[in-house]
Amino acid sequence: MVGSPCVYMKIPATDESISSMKEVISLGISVNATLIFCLPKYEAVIDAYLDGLESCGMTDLSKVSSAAAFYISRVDVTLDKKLEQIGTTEALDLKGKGAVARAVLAYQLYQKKFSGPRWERLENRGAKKQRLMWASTNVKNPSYPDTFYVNSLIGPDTISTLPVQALQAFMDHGILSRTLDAKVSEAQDIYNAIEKLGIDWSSVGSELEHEVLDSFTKSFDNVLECMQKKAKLRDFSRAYEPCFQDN
Ligand SMILES: O=C(CO)[C@@H](O)[C@H](O)[C@H](O)[C@H](O)COP(=O)(O)O
Repeated sequence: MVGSPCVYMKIPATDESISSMKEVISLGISVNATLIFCLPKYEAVIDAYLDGLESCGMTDLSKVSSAAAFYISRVDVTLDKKLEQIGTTEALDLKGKGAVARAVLAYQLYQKKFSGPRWERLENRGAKKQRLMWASTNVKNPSYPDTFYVNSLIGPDTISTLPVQALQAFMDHGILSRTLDAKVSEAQDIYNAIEKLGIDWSSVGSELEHEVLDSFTKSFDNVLECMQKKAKLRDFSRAYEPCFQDN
């Protein structure tokens, strides 16, 4: 199963597991690097992918893939609270701008890291770029347009994970246009302005990493518990029913 080209091993981008990403990639197993909330962590994820490919013994690297899940809306939820606490006009003007600005800069980093001699050597062995994947694209603040994050993050070779509401909103009134690299210097200004107000991007990242890791752990434990119950009852007639429903 793990050897199937369609299966990705999902590994959270915590400090402890970045080295596992490299190891798994070097074994030729595809990886979904998840829970990425800040740019330094994203760069470490890309490096783990490149290191893994470089130490992979396969002659054809095209069989290995990876996606890097960069979280969006949750970042604005956390940043907006901090900006409100600061409360100045400048801080309030930056509300709802940080998550997209940081994602725009992530795409610039992606383009930089997946070009140049190091990347070209891997590409000659068939390697595929690790695609940026937007996660958490559902708008969490009802005062923002419901297509806000999806509309703002459209660019080549990216993946957007669309929850049903975001998908329906986009199909109804989304705007399909390349936005992701349309305003890079504006994004850099927003990123710097937030930092200048004393908000540390890396601390915001670790705060969110712990919060979401905790919720993922709970969901995983629930699935395991449910599977154990099913196995105990030998209730395989209903084995197709999802484990996250209360059976
Ligand atoms: O885990 C990944 C990708 O690795 C996400 O795509 C994930 O499925 C969901 O998008 C997020 O967990 C949803 O995030 P949120 O709306 O709860 O903030």
